Amino acid sequence: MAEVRIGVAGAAGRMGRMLVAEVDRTPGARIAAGLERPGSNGAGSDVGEVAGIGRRDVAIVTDPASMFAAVDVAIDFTAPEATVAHARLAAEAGRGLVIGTTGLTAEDRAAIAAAAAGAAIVLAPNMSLGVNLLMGLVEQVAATLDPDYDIEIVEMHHRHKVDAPSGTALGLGEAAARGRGVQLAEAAVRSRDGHTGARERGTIGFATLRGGDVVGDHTVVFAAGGERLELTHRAGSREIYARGAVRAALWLAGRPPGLYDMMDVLGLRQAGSR
Ligand SMILES: NC(=O)C1=CN([C@@H]2O[C@H](COP(=O)(O)OP(=O)(O)OC[C@H]3O[C@@H](n4cnc5c(N)ncnc54)[C@H](OP(=O)(O)O)[C@@H]3O)[C@@H](O)[C@H]2O)C=CC1
Ligand SMILES: O=C(O)C1=N[C@H](C(=O)O)C[C@H](O)C1
Repeated sequence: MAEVRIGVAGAAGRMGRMLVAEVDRTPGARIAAGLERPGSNGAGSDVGEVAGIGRRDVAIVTDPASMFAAVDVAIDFTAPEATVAHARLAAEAGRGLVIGTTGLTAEDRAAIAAAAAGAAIVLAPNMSLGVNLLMGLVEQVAATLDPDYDIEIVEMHHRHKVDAPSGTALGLGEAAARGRGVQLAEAAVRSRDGHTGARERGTIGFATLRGGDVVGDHTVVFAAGGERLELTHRAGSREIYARGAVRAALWLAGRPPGLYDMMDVLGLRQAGSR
């Protein structure tokens, strides 16, 4: 089978550089394009040189349409506004798209879902196997325990992260809410400050920590009178996200249009759950 030609949007970013290196070492995949915005550090440079793996004779372009023209599937870890624009272009070009960008609004997600009518898109706030397994466990525990068990989600990331709570924390909140049979938008308490009053039964709380070079830690706490259950994932390297994203890109090649997630890619979806 021919190699899948993969493009990386945000090729000079923390994840972009990891992704280029991961594509390059993955059998069946070939790095075919990089994208940055005009004026960005990496624009015009060679993707391989920017990723620290040596020259690959593939330039980082600044025109997203030309990236899509050169690839079968693009991987996008950029910023919400760019990601929504790229999803529309993927639909116009009929190319696959793997989206790792977080901090998306409900409107952004709706725009991506609309684009998925014309393109096969994988959208997931966390591409690692461990976190996706954790999501399934959290849903199962939340379905088992009654609302006397208070659910709190704690996350910590590096000092450069711009969105909060993390996309993964919100995804874990969605999993907990699904398990409980409630809507996260109604149950979520995304921050606390000042005289908040006592905790309301059935709510799902979030706490955000930022500092240093922490790659990504997430803990879901189920706390009741007399006991506390804590489920934790700690990322030691961004490689786990890059590996998952490239796996998703290969999985997408040749798939029909639609909106998929990592549960689909990893074969973890339970019948009836989403
Ligand atoms: N789903 C997952 O598994 C993971 C998701 N993420 C998410 O991925 C995103 C990126 O994270 P990270 O790599 O740390 O961030 P960085 O800021 O290091 O990288 C983002 C890159 O995208 C570029 N970019 C921004 N806008 C555009 C545009 N319009 N066209 C092309 N390139 C653009 C940025 O350029 P410039 O600097 O010029 O703005 C930058 O080089 C975040 O939302 C993060 O939460 C991160 C890790 C794992
Ligand atoms: O910005 C990051 O670094 C990460 N972002 C994702 C998120 O918001 O959940 C995934 C991972 O935790 C790293």
